[in-house]
Amino acid sequence: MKPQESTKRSQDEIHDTATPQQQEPTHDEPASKRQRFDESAETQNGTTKKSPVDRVKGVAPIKAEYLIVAPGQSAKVAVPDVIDDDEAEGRGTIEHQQQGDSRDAGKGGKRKKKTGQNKERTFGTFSDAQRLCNSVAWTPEFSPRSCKFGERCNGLHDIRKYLKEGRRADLETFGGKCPTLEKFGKCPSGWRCLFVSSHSKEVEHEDGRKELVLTDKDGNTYPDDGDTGDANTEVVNNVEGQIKIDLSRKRVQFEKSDKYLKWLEKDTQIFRDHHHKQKDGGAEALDYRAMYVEPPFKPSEKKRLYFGRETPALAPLTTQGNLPFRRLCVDLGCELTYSEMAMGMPLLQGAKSDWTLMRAHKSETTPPRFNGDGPVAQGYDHSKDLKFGAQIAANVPWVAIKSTEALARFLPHLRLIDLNCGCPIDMLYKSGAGSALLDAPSKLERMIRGMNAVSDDVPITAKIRMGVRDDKFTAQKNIERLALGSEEHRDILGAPGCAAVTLHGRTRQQRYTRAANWEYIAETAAMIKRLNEKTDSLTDTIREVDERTLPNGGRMFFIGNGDCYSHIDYFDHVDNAKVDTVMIGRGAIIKPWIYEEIQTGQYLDKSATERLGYIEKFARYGMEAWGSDELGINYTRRFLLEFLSFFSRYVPIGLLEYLPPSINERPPAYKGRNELETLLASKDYKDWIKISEMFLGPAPATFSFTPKHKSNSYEIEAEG
Ligand SMILES: Cc1cc2nc3c(=O)[nH]c(=O)nc-3n(C[C@H](O)[C@H](O)[C@H](O)COP(=O)(O)O)c2cc1C
Repeated sequence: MKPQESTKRSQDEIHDTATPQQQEPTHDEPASKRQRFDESAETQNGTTKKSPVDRVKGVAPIKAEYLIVAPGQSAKVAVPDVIDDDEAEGRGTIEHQQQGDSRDAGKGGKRKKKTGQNKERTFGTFSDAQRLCNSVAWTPEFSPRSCKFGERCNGLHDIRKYLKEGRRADLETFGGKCPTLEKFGKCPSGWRCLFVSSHSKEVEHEDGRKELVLTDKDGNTYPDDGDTGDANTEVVNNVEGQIKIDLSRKRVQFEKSDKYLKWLEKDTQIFRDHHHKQKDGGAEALDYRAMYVEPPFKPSEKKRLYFGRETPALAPLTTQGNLPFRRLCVDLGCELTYSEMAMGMPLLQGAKSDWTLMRAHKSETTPPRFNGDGPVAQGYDHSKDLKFGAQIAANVPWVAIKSTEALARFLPHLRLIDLNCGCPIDMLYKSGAGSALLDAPSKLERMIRGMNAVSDDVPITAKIRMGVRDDKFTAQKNIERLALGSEEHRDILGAPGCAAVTLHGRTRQQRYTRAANWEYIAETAAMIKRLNEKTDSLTDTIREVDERTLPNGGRMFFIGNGDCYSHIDYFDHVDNAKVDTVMIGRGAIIKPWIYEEIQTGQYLDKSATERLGYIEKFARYGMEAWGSDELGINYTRRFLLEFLSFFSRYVPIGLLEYLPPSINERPPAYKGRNELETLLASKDYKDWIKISEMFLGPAPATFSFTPKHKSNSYEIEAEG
């Protein structure tokens, strides 16, 4: 049986048998405990079971009682527009600045011109009305540090004035108690914290003077020297400011890359000459082997990787895959995480915004689950493995190679470095990066080979699409090349060193108009299996091959990606398409508990209250990562709204007529089982702001938000 046939059949079996129970959730206990949608469950509460062919393509099958229709009218469901999620994959300069650099905004830094995909998206400004000078921001009132700007400083130095006029009043959410203080014992935002009254007091000295001081969780004054210490000890991969300055001033030496690139330039020239002569068909064609020069050094031995049935992954997600969101997913059972895509060039220029993307939460530094269900490479050390990997994009080999050396050198917590070869957005594509690499196989091989040469023990992986155009799938050819190397190179240089490939089952051209092509992914998995066997036999014949330099001892892992929206999809892909694991993108943003469903092997009908609990968690994690001052809180708000733009797409399974739910189906207008559920389904960003205010207090008047997706609306036609 062809793999896809088995995939399809199992889906159909599920359509035939699965019918959600129709209990109204009470809020006494978590819905996840109450309801289990058993695939063999029979129709309940008198709902007539329809065959799957009754499903309207692209439309979520909402039970009639939840549809919003005028009294006495029946609902005719219009097929809603497809949401183009490729739009969301982009990252423009402004977005970029917001996340990292804008902490510096207002410090005299020049604002960059708005360019890029998201140039029309701005988020307003959110800073205090008057800036508090850093020299007093964490100190007791009478012991300021010296201000390096002296008379010229335009920040406030009077804490009382700042508290009264420089900022808005404390927030009342979280019972007025600073969530960061509760967590870490002290608050890194100091006087700027919007919950500062919960960690400050006025003390009276013997001479009668009254002084404002900051306090820790136990009410003790701290710190006398104005040093808050690094209160948040849970964030790793913080790269020292000096390193970024050195990078920006080109003071960092890339010895390995420089040597390698010199060799690469020579080798590329020899290879080109050989290639052109060969094309001309002359008998005097240069023999590349005879001209070939050994690279200056061999790649270092790499850490072995493992991807298995028990390690569902979170996809790299620009904007959405931020640290607080990844942390939430890890809490819920996600085993492998990726940074948002960082750009190679800005990394080399020391840009804060891109280095910030490499920060990870300590929960991402623990080993992923490991049952050894999948094939385990010899030498895999589970105790040293971790969840977090970095993703970069680059358009030319030298940028990919140097930025890899920088990441491997400056980041202590990296599972792997993944090269983005799938990003569809014009800005990257036209520069030759992202999915453009799929049509430049020779360049792609040089990039991966070079990255592997300079990455020390950090494995290199690639994430690709099926191809650029719909009429030409190039993924399999590219994978073959990544596994073995070009014909000319493979038997003298060995394999390029790509430890794993992730395939998103779409082309660049396709956007999100059709479902991901799991048939092609399954075919590719079978091809990789054959390649791994071939690598094994090549290893025996390659001249002087250093076994230690082969990633995973010569085994390339294969991760499938596209449209995974439930444990049913997940296990179907692992068992039938035979991928090592599945990477989940939108499914995780829409329902982060998909990982819990995979772990428990059952549908979880989360109540609205439970879902609100995840929003609260995100808000807490956001404040911990970005601060509880005006800037940090509104960063958190902005990224929470980005999260809600997907989270609101979730249709509670208790409202569905049939299972499994599909990520490609959109609901007609519906109401939830209670007001909160209805609110959480709203596509109006003003409602998202309302939800954010439950935890982050009122949004400042200057705050604005434009959803990435132009339209989230859907229609319903009422017929009399
Ligand atoms: C909001 C958003 C941001 C994305 N950002 C990236 C990215 O930075 N790097 C990348 O390789 N893919 C990115 N992708 C693509 C996803 O990683 C994934 O390949 C795609 O969403 C298909 O998986 P899914 O069907 O599970 O969502 C992004 C997708 C979305 C929706």
